[in-house]
Amino acid sequence: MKRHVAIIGLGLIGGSLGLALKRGDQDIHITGFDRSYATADEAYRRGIIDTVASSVKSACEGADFIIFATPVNTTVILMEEASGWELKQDVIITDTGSTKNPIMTAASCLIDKGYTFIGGHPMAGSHKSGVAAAKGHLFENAYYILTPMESENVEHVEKLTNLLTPTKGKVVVLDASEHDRMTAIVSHFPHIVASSLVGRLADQEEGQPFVKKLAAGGFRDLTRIASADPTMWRDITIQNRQELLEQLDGWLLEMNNVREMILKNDSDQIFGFFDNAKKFRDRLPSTYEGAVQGALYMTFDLHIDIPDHPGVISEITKILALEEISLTNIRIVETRTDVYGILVVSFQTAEDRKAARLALSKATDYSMHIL
Ligand SMILES: NC(=O)C1=CN([C@@H]2O[C@H](COP(=O)(O)OP(=O)(O)OC[C@H]3O[C@@H](n4cnc5c(N)ncnc54)[C@H](O)[C@@H]3O)[C@@H](O)[C@H]2O)C=CC1
Ligand SMILES: O=C(O)C(=O)Cc1ccc(O)cc1
Repeated sequence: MKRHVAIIGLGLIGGSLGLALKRGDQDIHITGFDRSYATADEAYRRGIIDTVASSVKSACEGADFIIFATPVNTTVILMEEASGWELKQDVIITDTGSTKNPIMTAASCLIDKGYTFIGGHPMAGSHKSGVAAAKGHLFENAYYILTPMESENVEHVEKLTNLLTPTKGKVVVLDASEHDRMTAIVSHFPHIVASSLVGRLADQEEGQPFVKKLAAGGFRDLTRIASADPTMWRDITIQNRQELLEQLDGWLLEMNNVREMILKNDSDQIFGFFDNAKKFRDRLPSTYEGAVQGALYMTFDLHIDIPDHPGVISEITKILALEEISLTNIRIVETRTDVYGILVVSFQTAEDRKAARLALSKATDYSMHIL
């Protein structure tokens, strides 16, 4: 039986969901709407959606599933509007927002009308936004969190889980408050720290313009997420305000402790600070070999110790091309005469990275690392 799916917001997440749902063998018709006609048109041309709707309302009426993939403050407004429309009585409405408590509260207007709303959050994404960055494999091996109302019928959760099967995400059911606390820790607060670090660099650039040139390697890696869409992060910060204030209080205490530690100049304590962090981080699940990816572990990087001589990069890309392994990015972290440079090659999936490592280990004796 054909299922009609409406996707509202055809950017990175809505576009990637459209592509992912179409990969399965289910008979699905996707109607899309985006406030930007150019985006909806591109989604149609790329085969992400089957029909471009002329309004949110016309996309939603007649749909068996409605997915809101808009910035979270917009989703709240659109859900309130949707509660006034004549939707299919057995429709399942969901969203993809990075926050869940305010969305679940706003969904009560849909519940009051007898509609089913199940909160959703695919824990995968990128600092890039927009339909151009959409990829069908974005959610593979990532947690896909669902936050049904406590009273929700399990059959509805199963129906939605079934629709999401082609995403190859790992569906996990969580309570909305629990979700907002955990995402504040691993995603929302780190984002604020990344943006603050960039802000500190900008503030101190004046009078020492060269400092920007030194901000390569670690600084760039640590602050990659600060390049994400400010509208999206403004909305997330406003919606998860309470949890973020708690994280911030903890961070201020932590920074005070760090300050004390440095003032005391106690080398054992300083060592312990870095050693504890290293040990804990080294035990975090990685994306390697099928582990489930977390929100902050999105790129499948392979670090290769290469000698600093001309032609080495083309040697590597040639080996990968012969094996038909596509890479998404390639960069040199450090390269100086007479020492090994570190080449970082990024792949779309853990499988591509594994295949690349195998091919390169057969063809070269360069050592390789996954951090
Ligand atoms: N970017 C990421 O890495 C992740 C984002 N999310 C969540 O998914 C949602 C979408 O995020 P992205 O796809 O990254 O954003 P995006 O900016 O790539 O896409 C959002 C789309 O919504 C459209 N839009 C905005 N207002 C609209 C309206 N009133 N009616 C119709 N369309 C409208 C925009 O034109 C845009 O195409 C957000 O709620 C975000 O919190 C969830 C997981 C990861
Ligand atoms: O780019 C990254 O590493 C991210 O952390 C992407 C991301 C952004 C928002 C989410 O709610 C989930 C994932």
